[in-house]
Amino acid sequence: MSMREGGGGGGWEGGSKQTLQSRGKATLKEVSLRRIYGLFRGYRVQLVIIILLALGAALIGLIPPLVMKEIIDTAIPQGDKRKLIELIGLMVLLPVSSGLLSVWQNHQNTKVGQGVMRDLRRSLFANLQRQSMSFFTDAKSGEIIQRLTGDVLAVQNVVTTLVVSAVTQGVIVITTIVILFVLDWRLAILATVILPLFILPVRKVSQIRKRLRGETQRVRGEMSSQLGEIFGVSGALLTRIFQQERKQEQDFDVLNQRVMDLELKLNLVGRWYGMVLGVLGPLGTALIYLYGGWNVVEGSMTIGGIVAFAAYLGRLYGPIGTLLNLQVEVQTALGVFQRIFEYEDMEPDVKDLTGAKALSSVQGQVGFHHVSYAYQPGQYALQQVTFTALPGEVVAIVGPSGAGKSTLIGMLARLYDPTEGVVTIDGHNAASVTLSSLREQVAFVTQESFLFHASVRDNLLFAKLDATDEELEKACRQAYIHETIAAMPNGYDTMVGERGHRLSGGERQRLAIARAILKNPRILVLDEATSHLDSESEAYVQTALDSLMHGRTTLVIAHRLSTILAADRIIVLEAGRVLESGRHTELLDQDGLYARLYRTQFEKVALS
Ligand SMILES: Nc1ncnc2c1ncn2[C@@H]1O[C@H](COP(=O)(O)OP(=O)(O)OP(=O)(O)O)[C@@H](O)[C@H]1O
Repeated sequence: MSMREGGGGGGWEGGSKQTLQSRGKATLKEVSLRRIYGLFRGYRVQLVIIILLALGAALIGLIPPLVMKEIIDTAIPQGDKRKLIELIGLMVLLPVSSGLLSVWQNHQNTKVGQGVMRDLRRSLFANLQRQSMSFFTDAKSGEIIQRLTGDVLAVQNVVTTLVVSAVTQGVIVITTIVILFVLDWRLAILATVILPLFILPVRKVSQIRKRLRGETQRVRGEMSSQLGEIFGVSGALLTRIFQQERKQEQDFDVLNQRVMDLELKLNLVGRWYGMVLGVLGPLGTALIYLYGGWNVVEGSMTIGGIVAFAAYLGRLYGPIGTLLNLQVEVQTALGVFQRIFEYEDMEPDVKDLTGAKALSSVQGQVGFHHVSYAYQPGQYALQQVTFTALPGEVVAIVGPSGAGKSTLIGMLARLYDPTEGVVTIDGHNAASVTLSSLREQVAFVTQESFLFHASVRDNLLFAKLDATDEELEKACRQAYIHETIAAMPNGYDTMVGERGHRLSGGERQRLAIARAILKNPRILVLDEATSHLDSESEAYVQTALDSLMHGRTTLVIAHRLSTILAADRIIVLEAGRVLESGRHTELLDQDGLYARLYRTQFEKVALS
């Protein structure tokens, strides 16, 4: 399959038009609450349990101030030691029981949060797997990872802050206010009058914090992108060759410092907010003691009454702050969901049409009929390309750099669909058969063969999961790589480094050829290496390729003289158009672009 073989080589960059369109559509889409609710649908029972537990803990929390009032107003003045001990026992038991409820509730919270996150990661992953290559050439890998991990992580917060806070803090605030009014309505009014003093700073602060948090997320995303590039094998290689370690350190320092500055700011704003609350809280309590104390002196209130009142008041300000923050939290959460849904909704620009049929028992005839392709509207990389390859034929594609060779071969596995025209396999329009059945029939061997950081065996099995050891060995022998693998320290279980950098270029290519042999497709797409392997290695690769091409239709971006000489047809591309086509001798006779290319490129190769 092309995706399996698709490497970091030159030309797999896909188009961006449809990806951008689908992204645009998703951004405009309202984040529907129904959809968010849908994510939690499977967890309704747990959510009800969470809410009940939270309510239980909140209600239990209301009792201690009343117990204090009883101790101060009844048990102590009456000298009732038994009652005193009972009430003290209650004071100890209550926090224990509400603590136990909280532990249970917390566990349920995490379970729901983690469950929703797992579901989201699964569905995002599945949708990313459906995307065509254009999406990956457009997107930064750091951003994809950030959405799959960072954004999804923020969902946990939605369960804890939104669902649980809204319910528990709401209940605490309402019940506390009712109790305050029951205890003493005049004091209750006094307490509510100073509430606006809290509301204003809380709103301001949470807006600033929201902005700072968004900025921090963005900078962190940038940082992970940068790290991924710099410490990827290719990035690391480039850095060392051009000796740009200092520059990269400086670039990294800029982002690193910004993360620090933002976190400091975020923390400082939080501290100021804490300080304001810290000052206002005692201020409220002081006012209550002033007014309440006055009433006690005048005999219209009991001491226990004021103590209980002040204790309730302490329980009021915190939850009100949280509730006020809720609006900002809701907005942040909606933003997070919007980003997640955007990825969930993204439609790949290459996909199965409704009613697409599977391609079965392919002979291997390939046809390009007036195929044009534009990465950007109006900018054609291919124009009106027409040719046919009969089953078993070898078609060589030659042309100067940027002529559209990679774009052309990519169409065969539908890495992108033609903007105009049709690609056919055995006469069937490739765009209207199922992608999986089409890709089943096509294998790619590219210049830069990608290998996963896994064992040689696992890399081979990627082409055919159920291949037996005998099949693997047979394919590797045919690709002239078995002896090399067998001589490795752990044979087929030897780990290859990321992108296969522990293997030589020729070995990597032969492993990729073995993979294509295992896949056993009818159609083969080759991008011959331009880099010069040493002649022994080159000879091995060539023999391996010959054995792979045998009996299959092959489209090859040719760089070797032997390939173009053996080709049944040579397609000469320039600026996206087929300029000439025919066999080697016919084209030489025409004395056009091919003859020029031959003299400058291939003849030289032949002589060297
Ligand atoms: N993802 C992309 N977005 C926009 N334009 C692209 C993209 N990929 C390729 N192109 C453009 O399309 C044209 C054809 O590119 P293509 O990679 O098919 O050429 P090529 O013949 O394979 O070149 P080379 O031999 O240098 O690999 C070039 O002009 C290139 O700049």
